[in-house]
Amino acid sequence: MVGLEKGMELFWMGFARLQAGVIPLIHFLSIIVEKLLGLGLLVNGVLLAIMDSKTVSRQARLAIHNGVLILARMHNSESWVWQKKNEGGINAVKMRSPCSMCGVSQKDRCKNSDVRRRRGLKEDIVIRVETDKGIRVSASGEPLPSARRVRTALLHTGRVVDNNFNIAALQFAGFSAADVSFVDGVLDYIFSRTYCCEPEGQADPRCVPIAVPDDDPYLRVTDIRCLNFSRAQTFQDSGCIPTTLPPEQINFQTPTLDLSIVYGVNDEALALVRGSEKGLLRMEIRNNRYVPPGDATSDCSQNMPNETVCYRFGYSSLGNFDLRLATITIFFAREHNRIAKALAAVNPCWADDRLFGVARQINIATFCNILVYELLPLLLGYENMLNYGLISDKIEYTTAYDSHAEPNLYAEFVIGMRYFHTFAEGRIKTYDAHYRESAEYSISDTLFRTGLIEQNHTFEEINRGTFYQKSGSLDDIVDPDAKKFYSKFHRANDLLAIDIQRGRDMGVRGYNAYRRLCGMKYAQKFDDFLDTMDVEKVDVLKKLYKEVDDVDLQAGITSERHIQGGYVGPTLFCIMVKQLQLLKYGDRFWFERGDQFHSFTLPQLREVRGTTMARFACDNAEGLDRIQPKAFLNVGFG
Ligand code: HEM
Repeated sequence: MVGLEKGMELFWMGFARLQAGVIPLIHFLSIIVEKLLGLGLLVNGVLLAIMDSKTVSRQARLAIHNGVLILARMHNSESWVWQKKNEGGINAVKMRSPCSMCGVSQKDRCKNSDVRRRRGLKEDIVIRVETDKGIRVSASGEPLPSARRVRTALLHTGRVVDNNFNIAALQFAGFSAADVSFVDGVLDYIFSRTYCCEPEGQADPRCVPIAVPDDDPYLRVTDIRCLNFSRAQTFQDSGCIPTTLPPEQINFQTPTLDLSIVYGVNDEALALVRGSEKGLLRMEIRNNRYVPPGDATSDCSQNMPNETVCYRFGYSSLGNFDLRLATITIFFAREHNRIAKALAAVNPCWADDRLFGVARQINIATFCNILVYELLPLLLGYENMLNYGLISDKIEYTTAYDSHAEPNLYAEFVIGMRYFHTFAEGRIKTYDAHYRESAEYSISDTLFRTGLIEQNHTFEEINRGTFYQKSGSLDDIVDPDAKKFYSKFHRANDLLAIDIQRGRDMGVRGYNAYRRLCGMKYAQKFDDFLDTMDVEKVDVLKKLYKEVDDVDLQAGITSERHIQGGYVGPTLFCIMVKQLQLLKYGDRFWFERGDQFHSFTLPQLREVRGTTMARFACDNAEGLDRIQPKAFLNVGFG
């Protein structure tokens, strides 16, 4: 890289951080001096991601699983190459010990067990929780504090609605995250490994239940001392990869923003939803509504007897997860057909395949545009996104593309994005045509129950709520109904504790390691966290963890102050930027690319850039006859 480019890159990188209030001026200048003199490796920034992605490709591989699905391996940030050699620090792969799968005896595995006695039910049963079954442990080798203790100390249960964002914002964020990430086996502890708190769970290497401390602020008055939890499935578990290699989780989703919940991840899935002519997806009219076939019955396990519909999507088991994920997926299916019909009208000679392909291309471009140009600037800050090359303020083709970069997903992204669980609002409110509240459902009671949507006027009433009801606030308070998801299967559940435990399961490094990777100060003592956290949070972390390096990534992310102009802290911002850069610059089909056979012309790109959530909703959501132009924001004066 020539000096000027390097200097500019560093300038923008540092400028962006200054904007975000992430590093003090002196640190910014020291980075510039150090880098221009060539004394160190680059830290972060727009162009770096492209260099970095070459290393990324080393990691990215594909594998066939179950003979059907093409699965992507998860990235881990060990490929974030700018970490200096010999710098030591925490290595995720080492912590993700493969020993739970390579013949280590049960006795050895449980050597560091944190043994707790479950009170109440059967006094004589000793439950081992957080055993050393390969999940991340502390720097000293001891188990980390209970994920439940960390959660209750740092995040509180309650309802604080957000004055800016509505449900559409949180749901579109969730839809987009699900488009790229669905890790195999994450819900096993709900459906199949329900016994991890029972004695039989001790023999299952994937059982790593979460201890509930005796002084738990909420559960101490109960006899519940253990929350069921099991590890995600890895390639090693499924026998695809030798167990001598570090475990890597399996992502069922394609790691590109490509509406795979609508179209599926492979040809078999697509064949189930694609119509046979005019480039259309299969849709039906039921009760005057234009909807996908409702025959994916096995994916709606919570439907009531009178609720017979379960939507056939490209990825039905994901699209039917909750009511609004399903409605957004239906909107995109309708949008596909709307576009295909418009294309057919102006191109009467186009065959089915061409109509389908172009409609899909425009639909995906619309999705990406609404995500990166409308929603994310609200969440991350418009200027911040510009500075990191994620968006452009002109209608122009994106330049940098690394043909060696294989799009893939960072494990840290999958973990870090769970901060958005605090965005969740656990009540689903519905509104009649006069915007009077007509009903309220609990999100935890309506998961995998999308048969409810077509009952009476529920579809219309949910849609009004999507754009009218306020979301939860992105903070350290989590909605009780979202937290206790699937409570009917377990006596207690805690989504945010699970998020922390999942980080340990997936072997992501501690928060401090990511501070360094993201160009912040590598903390030597807890008070060094004060540059990104308030003193109250640092005090809590001091009490929870022995060493600064022990602090879980998720614990750090939820403790950080938001960056200027955004609603996430600097570490999650950094992780999201890294991932979004890879999704954009590693995707040959990215809608802003101009040098491909299939690229949009600039006038076409201008049209795509003009798409908005408001227009999209008016075209595809029933029950709306007006909408605020900034459809992710709450209705307000002006
Ligand atoms: C609306 C209420 C929501 C509920 C009930 C919910 C529930 C869940 C559950 C049960 C998991 C799996 C947990 C595990 O075992 O590891 C999960 C994972 C996840 N959630 Fe949510 N979620 C919600 C909203 C959101 C939103 C708004 C986002 C936005 C980004 C989001 C992002 C994620 C991500 C990235 C994962 C990891 C997925 C994976 O493992 O591949 N969720 N969520």
